[in-house]
Order: sequence, then C-alpha cells, then structure tokens
Amino acid sequence: MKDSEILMNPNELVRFLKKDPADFTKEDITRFCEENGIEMVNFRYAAEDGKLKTLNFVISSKEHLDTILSDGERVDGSNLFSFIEAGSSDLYVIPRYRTAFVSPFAEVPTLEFLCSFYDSDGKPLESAPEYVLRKADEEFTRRTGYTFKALGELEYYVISPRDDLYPGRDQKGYHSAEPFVKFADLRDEAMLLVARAGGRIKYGHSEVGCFYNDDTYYEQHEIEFLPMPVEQAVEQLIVAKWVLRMLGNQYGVEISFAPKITVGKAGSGLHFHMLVEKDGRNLLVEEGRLSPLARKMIAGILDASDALTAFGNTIPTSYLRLVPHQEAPTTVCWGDRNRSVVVRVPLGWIGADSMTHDANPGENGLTPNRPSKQTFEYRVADGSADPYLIVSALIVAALRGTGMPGALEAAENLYVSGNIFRPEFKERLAEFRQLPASCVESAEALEAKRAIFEENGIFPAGMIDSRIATLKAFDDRGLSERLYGNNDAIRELVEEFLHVA
Ligand SMILES: NC(=O)CC[C@H](N)C(=O)O
Repeated sequence: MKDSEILMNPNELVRFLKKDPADFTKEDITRFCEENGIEMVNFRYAAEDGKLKTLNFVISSKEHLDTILSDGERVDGSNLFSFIEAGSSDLYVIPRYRTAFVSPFAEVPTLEFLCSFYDSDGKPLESAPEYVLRKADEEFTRRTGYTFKALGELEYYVISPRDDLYPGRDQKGYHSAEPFVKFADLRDEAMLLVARAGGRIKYGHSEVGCFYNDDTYYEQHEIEFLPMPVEQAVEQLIVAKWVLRMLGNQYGVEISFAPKITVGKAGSGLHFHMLVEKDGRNLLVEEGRLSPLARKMIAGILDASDALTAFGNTIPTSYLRLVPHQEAPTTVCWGDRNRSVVVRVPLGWIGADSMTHDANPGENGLTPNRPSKQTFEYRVADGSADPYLIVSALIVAALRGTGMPGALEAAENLYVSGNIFRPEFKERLAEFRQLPASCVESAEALEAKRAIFEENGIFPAGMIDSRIATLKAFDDRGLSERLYGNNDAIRELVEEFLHVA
C-alpha cells in the first residue's frame, strides 16, 4: 500500500498502523486496542440466511484479548446452517485480522472482525459459503494464472411514511437529488461508514424506483463498489447491508433489499461486474475491443445462467422481478447497452481519452496510462442471493467458458446489439432461452447442471442438495400468473420476504 493510500484511508486501523490490512498481525491489532481504548470485540459471520451474526466479547486483559484473537471461539453450527446436523454441530470461528474495523454503532469503543468457519479437525468448513468462494477463486487462478475481480451494485428501497413536500416522480428517481429525494443523507452516511469499515465504494445515487402507496413512500437507492478481489467484494456487500439496516433502524425507516416491492415498479437487483487481471492489466480488453477471453467467460455464464438463479434468485418474489420493461433480465443473451440481457458490457472508456481536455481546455496534462476500467455485468441476481455463493458460481461458470468448445461462436450467436424488445428482434428473441420463472424451475435447472458446480469439489454435493430442496419447497411454479391482479396476495408475499438475506 502506497503512503498516499494510507494517509487518506477511511479505515482508522490503516491510518494508525500505517499498513495494508492484508498485513495486519495479532500484535498490530493488540497495539491498536491498547492505544485506542478498545473495550470490546465483536466476531461477525454471515450464516445461511445471509445476515451478519454477532458474538460479543468484553476484553478483560491483554492476555484475554490475545486468547480471543489467537483461538477464536466455538459456535453451534446447526443453528447457523441447515446442512449441519445437531449433535455434531460444533464449529470454530476464527477472526480474519485484515477485516478489522472500529464499530460505527457500538457505544463503547469496539473492534469488529469478520470470521471464517473451521470444523472439529481445524480444517476450513467445506460447506461454508466463504470457503466455497475461496476454493472457486483459487481454482480460477490456478487454472488461468489470472486474478478474478468483482464488484456488486447494491440496490435497496427505503420505506417511510409519506411526505408530500417536493414529491419524487413515479419511476423517475434515477440520479435525483435533494430535495426531491428524501434519503440521500442516509445513503451518504452509510457510504462513509462502509468505507471506514474497509469497503471501497465507487459511488452512490438514487435509482429509478420511486412511488407512493397510500400513506407509504418507497424510494430506491444504489451503492456501487469498486472492483476488488472476490472475497473482499463480497465482504463489503455484507457489511454494507448491515450498515444500511442499522441506519434504517436509527432513522426509523425500513431498508429492504427484496427483489420486488410491488408489481409494475422497478425491482431491486444485485448486479455483479467482473474483470480479470494479470500483472495489473485488465484482460477483458484487447486491441480496443472485448477480448476472446471475455467473450468465452460470458458464453460460460450464459450457458449456466438458468442454474445460476439457484444461487442468485432464491425466493418466490425474485421471479416477480425478472419481467420485461423493468430494466431486469428475462432472456438468455448479452449486449452492450441493453438492460434486459443477462450480461451487459457497459461503456469502458475505450477510445475516449480526450474528453477531459475538451471539457477543460486549460488542462493539457494527459490522463496517465491507467488500467482499463472495462467490466462485464451479470444482471440477474438480486438481494436474496448469498453473495458468496453467487460469486463462486459465476467464477465457476466463467472458468468453464474459457475451456468450453464453441464458446466464441456461442457468444456471437447470443449477442444482441439493441433493445431486445424492439420489433426487429422478435424472431431472434423467440430463439433464445428464457430464465427460470420460479424457484422450482430454478431448482430443476440446478439439478440438471449440478456437475458444473461440483467439479473439483468447489460446491459440496450436500450444499447443492440443500439448495435444490429449499427452492423446491417454495412450490411456486406458475405463481406470477396465479398472483396476477391479486394485489392483496402480492402484498402478503412481498411482506413475507421483505427482509430476506
Ligand atoms: N438502472 C438499472 O440498471 C436498474 C436495475 C433494476 N432495478 C433491476 O431490477 O435490476
């Protein structure tokens, strides 16, 4: 980490210890606690429900702190994960020092750590989502020699009592500013706290979704992160969801990451952008266009896209979101600007280096040769996803694409250059596969393609079995059609899943 990155780093530990979090040692953490009056430690881990759990400690001595940091603790895994049986359920949780941050909410100075799960033999817990991601990431690098990076776009609704002063316009919230949006301050505060907790944020803005329902106001926002190694990409999302909910509680409003709040209004996605690097060079771009590597990875993702929903779209209301004309994907194809596709390739500043000089004629300094910002974006997932598992599944699918026979031809055949719902695409649209329309269909797709995810032991068979069983238990085939027009039933279903994941 360069001095400049340390000096302005939002994370207090980085500024104090003057080093990259990856290099934090137990001694560093202890010194930070001693010199900053830290009195408590919290262990945090996401369980099967995707929410951050907590185990609190009061530090009673330097030796006690040393024991906490060295040994971790023991927890009952059967209450955290359904695939762990009661009876042989003890697990260890071990703090990862690089994730340390000062709690933004605790009244006494408290240090927070994200933890990893270990089994009774001290081995990483095979089915821990965080370990699945580590395996997928390591396999990608082992097979290709490249680093996989990702970032999430976290969309959410703020649900509050109606306020008719400077009202927002229905479905016109995109990038709206105060006073026409009411919860930009909550977003700003969340961004700051997430950055202090180690998250790297690209930007925040208000989103399309904006509507009133009787006395309730629904306002949609988004926080988008910067590309990070995948474990950090997921960690920052999980911390951000926690921070947003905590702030919601303080502001007296509900924050929901639910895929759909009501039919006919924008849903909330959890899109993931991806890129691949080697020696700091972005390999998605070659000679000013999308590289064959990128196109093969996209082909791999499209090929597995029906089964991917089993990890990214895990509740019945997920499938109320995947409908036409709501900027959500429906059809298995990819494109550049179109938002109804599974994978979108956004503008990547290719061939656009003279803009700054044009806008600032006095500025003659050339933009330094920075690595390309090009990414491709998987648009299907929503807030019901376990981010560890959907990113693992995307890596596995993309890696498979790199060795898939005919991947480049498949990518070419599935490319659409414009809005897929325009009349000229009608015939091609009919040729493309549609995404699953229910949890049950998603489970069936995973059943058919489970081998892709189980290869090399990345996803344990028991975890896939449990995913399939959970999805099938919703018994929601044809639910969207059955609910059509029945607003009370839709409202009830939305309410049931408002705070899932
Ligand atoms: N601008 C956007 O891309 C909005 C995305 C949309 N909210 C979704 O459901 O995915």
